[in-house]
Amino acid sequence: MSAPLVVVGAGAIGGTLGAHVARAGHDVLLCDVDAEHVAAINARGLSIEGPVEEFTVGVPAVTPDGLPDRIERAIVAVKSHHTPAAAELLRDRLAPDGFVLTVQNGLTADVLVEALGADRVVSSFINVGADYLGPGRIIQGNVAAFHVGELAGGEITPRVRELAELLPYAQPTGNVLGYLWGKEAYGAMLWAGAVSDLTIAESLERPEYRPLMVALAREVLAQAPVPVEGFDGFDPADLEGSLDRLAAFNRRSAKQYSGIYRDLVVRKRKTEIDSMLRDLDGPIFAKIGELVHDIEQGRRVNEVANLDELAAYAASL
Ligand SMILES: NC(=O)C1=CN([C@@H]2O[C@H](COP(=O)(O)OP(=O)(O)OC[C@H]3O[C@@H](n4cnc5c(N)ncnc54)[C@H](OP(=O)(O)O)[C@@H]3O)[C@@H](O)[C@H]2O)C=CC1
Ligand SMILES: CC(C)(CO)C(=O)C(=O)O
Repeated sequence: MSAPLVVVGAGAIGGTLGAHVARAGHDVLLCDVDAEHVAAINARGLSIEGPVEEFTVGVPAVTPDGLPDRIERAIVAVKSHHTPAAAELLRDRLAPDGFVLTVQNGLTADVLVEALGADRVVSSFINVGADYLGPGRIIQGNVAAFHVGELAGGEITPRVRELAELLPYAQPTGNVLGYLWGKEAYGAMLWAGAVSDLTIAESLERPEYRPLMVALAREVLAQAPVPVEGFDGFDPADLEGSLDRLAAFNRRSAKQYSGIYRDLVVRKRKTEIDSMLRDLDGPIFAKIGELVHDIEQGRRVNEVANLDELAAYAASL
């Protein structure tokens, strides 16, 4: 690869991927709006911490004004409400035959497709449980599924094969949307738990929340337009069993709380709930949206009572 792989959004997931690719000897350029994070990376390197492996790698980082005029390959790893801004940065810089890989949760690739063109967007599903710890420091929670594929599905194209070779843990897939819908169902369950103060594992394994979690996953899966894929203990055909397996999986991860919980409680900032509400229908999911908005706007705090309310609501349907 001649030009650097540009990572737009060098936080938890973009930083993890960028660090691994740079350590393997490839040319990487990290880009982030957080000037303190960028300065720390340039001064001391980017550190990956946690149980998987710990290393620090020297990798150049810039704020958006330092991006080169021409980009051939980029990873988009910003929160979904920042996708329009990331697309704007890439629109005039992406080479005509260049492309971006989104590693975002959810179904937000259409924002990139609209800005950059359908043939310039590749998608993926990733579940490595990363978290931003502070300037220049990221924790990688586990080694888990990472599937890269064309949005249209089907054939494994040369660029998908190239990305799967370049990126840590990545496998090519002809059904990336099937994985993303699986993650939507899993994610919805995590987000249900995030309105409480329980860890991911606790909210998934408590017997009193099992009917809620199964009903919620069913609500999401019923909307999937493609066959849904399983991963890391999640099996769309066995939701009850999935709860035990996913709880065990999350107990082993260094990331004990979901991204939405971390945004609500630790980082006290906007969550991705609105993009998810754009993509997902259904009464239980809509109720999660209400609860998350209440917490974002200070009308509630994260506590088990919210999860009890959600479970009672699901039982009343
Ligand atoms: N963390 C994880 O384990 C996983 C995350 N994902 C998904 O990946 C996406 C990113 O999540 P995550 O890495 O956790 O989030 P982070 O907030 O840790 O990282 C995103 C980074 O992008 C920066 N940023 C925001 N706007 C721009 C912009 N216009 N240009 C460049 N950088 C920008 C943010 O800065 P600032 O903080 O100042 O806004 C932040 O540093 C989300 O869609 C998430 O759902 C998917 C799978 C796993
Ligand atoms: C499931 C998990 C923890 C890691 O993939 C995630 O995506 C999140 O932060 O919500």
